[in-house]
Amino acid sequence: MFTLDDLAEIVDRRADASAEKSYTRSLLEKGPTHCARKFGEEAIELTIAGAAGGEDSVRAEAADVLYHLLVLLRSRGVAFDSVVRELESRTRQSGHEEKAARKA
Ligand SMILES: N=c1c2ncn([C@@H]3O[C@H](COP(=O)(O)OP(=O)(O)OP(=O)(O)O)[C@@H](O)[C@H]3O)c2ncn1[C@@H]1O[C@H](COP(=O)(O)O)[C@@H](O)[C@H]1O
Repeated sequence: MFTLDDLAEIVDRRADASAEKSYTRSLLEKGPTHCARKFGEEAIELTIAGAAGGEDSVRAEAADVLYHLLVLLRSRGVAFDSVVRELESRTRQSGHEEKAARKA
């Protein structure tokens, strides 16, 4: 089964390709600010689809968001693995418990 780990590996590999051949490389060459802006645009498109779009558009926009998230992480040198580990550490308590602990 294809996973986000597989896509993160593709993004890592394409970082070394030429910008003419690779859209990923062309984004990375423009730097973190550009990658962050692209991620934000895709997030807004998903927000709109999520609120009022059909199932197909939610699926397509979610895929764009995940791809652009991986490119943004790569542009900032943040390993996708480390984000997964951060999520794993949060499985020890529920979101409600975490929020209550912050307020205490
Ligand atoms: N999953 C994706 C993926 N999802 C979305 N996109 C691109 O993200 C862009 C988002 O849509 P926009 O309408 O904002 O695009 P745009 O206006 O053409 O973008 P800009 O010119 O503004 O940058 C589109 O160009 C999509 O093709 C992706 N591009 C690449 N991948 C994966 O990355 C791999 C490597 O791609 P290359 O780096 O191009 O070889 C591919 O084989 C795919 O697996």
